[in-house]
Amino acid sequence: MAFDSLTEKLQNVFKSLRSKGRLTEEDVKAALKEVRMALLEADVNFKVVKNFVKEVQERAVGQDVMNGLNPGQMVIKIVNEELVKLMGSETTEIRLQPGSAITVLMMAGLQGAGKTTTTAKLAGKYKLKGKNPLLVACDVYRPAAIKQLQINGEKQGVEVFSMGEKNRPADIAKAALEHAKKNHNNLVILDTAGRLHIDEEMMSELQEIKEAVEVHQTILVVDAMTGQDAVNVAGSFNEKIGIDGVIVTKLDGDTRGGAALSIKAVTGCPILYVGMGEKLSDLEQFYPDRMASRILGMGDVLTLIEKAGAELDEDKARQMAEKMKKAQFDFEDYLESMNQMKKMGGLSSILGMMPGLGGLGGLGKGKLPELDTQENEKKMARMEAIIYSMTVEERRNPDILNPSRKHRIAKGAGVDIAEVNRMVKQFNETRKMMKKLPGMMGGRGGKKGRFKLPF
Ligand SMILES: Nc1nc2c(ncn2[C@@H]2O[C@H](COP(=O)(O)OP(=O)(O)OP(=O)(O)O)[C@@H](O)[C@H]2O)c(=O)[nH]1
Repeated sequence: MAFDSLTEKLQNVFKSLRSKGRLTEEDVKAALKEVRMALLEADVNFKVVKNFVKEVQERAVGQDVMNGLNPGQMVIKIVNEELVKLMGSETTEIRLQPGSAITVLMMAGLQGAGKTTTTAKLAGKYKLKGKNPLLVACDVYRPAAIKQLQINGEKQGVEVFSMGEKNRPADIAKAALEHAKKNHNNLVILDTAGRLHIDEEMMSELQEIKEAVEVHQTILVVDAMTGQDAVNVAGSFNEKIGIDGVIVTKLDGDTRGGAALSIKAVTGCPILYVGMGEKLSDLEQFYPDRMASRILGMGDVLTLIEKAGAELDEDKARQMAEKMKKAQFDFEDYLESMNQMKKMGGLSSILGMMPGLGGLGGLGKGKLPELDTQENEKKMARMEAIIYSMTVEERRNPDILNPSRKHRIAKGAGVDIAEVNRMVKQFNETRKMMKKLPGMMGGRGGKKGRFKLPF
């Protein structure tokens, strides 16, 4: 998976910062040297790396440490923000024509980059959004490409327009547009022919198409596995025909991820989507902030810190964190934590921000079991009822609950006895687990005891 090695290296850098109480300029420099190495090894463009490190260094040294974050966390915060900036800050959408007007997208790219597959993937996405796409086979050099588009179009339930191999791509595009007008297609996606390398013929063919029909967005497809070549290809295409955005394919197979990190900075063109597999559903919108979180391997933990600081009763949070660390918390604390959780927007909102659990958009797919928020909120309400049916002593020490008390509690809470048993069992298991876990939260890091980063 992309960025795995970068993530690991960055986490090691941050771990070494954790042990420092205060950071000197030298500490920051040494850490950033490691960050620089890690980015270069991830195949990020060297100029991009140089600027990135310079920016982080200037900010890290010059800036006051924010209340509630220790200096190490501050560096992480800055690296995170700079990574987001590097990848374009905002999510860029493909710009569609307003209303029912036809939007024409032209897909470009080298042979094998994944153009034909991505064209069909995109069509599927926009069909789901209510568009009526028409795919156009403009690759007249490779009969297999036409067939491939037809097969994929069929899989997506999207019409494919083809005129075989005997016509010029520009004429095919023109005819396709006429067809789209008659058939009420409001999104026309032109799948053009790639070449092994950038050549004049390919570029003039794309130009001809642009002259023949009004292309609203030109989208370049590049293969992440080709690393810096992908960045150079994007630069050349942009220079020669002008591109509005890039789709980076095969990010699932690229362990380094340098292209995704460099493209925006080098070419000025935003990444629109990333291909994460061969299946037609494996196309994901590109979110710079989520990608940065993914690279740092910490979910939206900084958001969590900010949210925790703003919303929680900090003294209570500190006491709770201490108790959790020592695995001394009981059902009374459980009640308290449920109240705090409600203040912070509920369970799923918090889990979604925890590293490794969520906040990663599609990229975190598979890591977080689907959260059924409503179901969870209902479960929490039942748990609350069970705890309120216990005496204070029982809440403090659930081990004293005997079967007859559990029956009475179940009756009082209006739930099944099995639910009480399950809850007590889970509670004990959680307590055991907390004993083993390194403290996720703690009193360090701020005078009022905010949540602490897990490193
Ligand atoms: N793992 C993975 N494979 C992909 C992805 N996107 C495309 N592929 C595969 O890459 C190969 C090439 O894709 P095509 O769509 O044929 O490439 P193309 O750019 O249309 O190639 P030409 O028609 O020769 O210009 C195919 O085997 C695709 O299944 C992706 O995101 N991840």
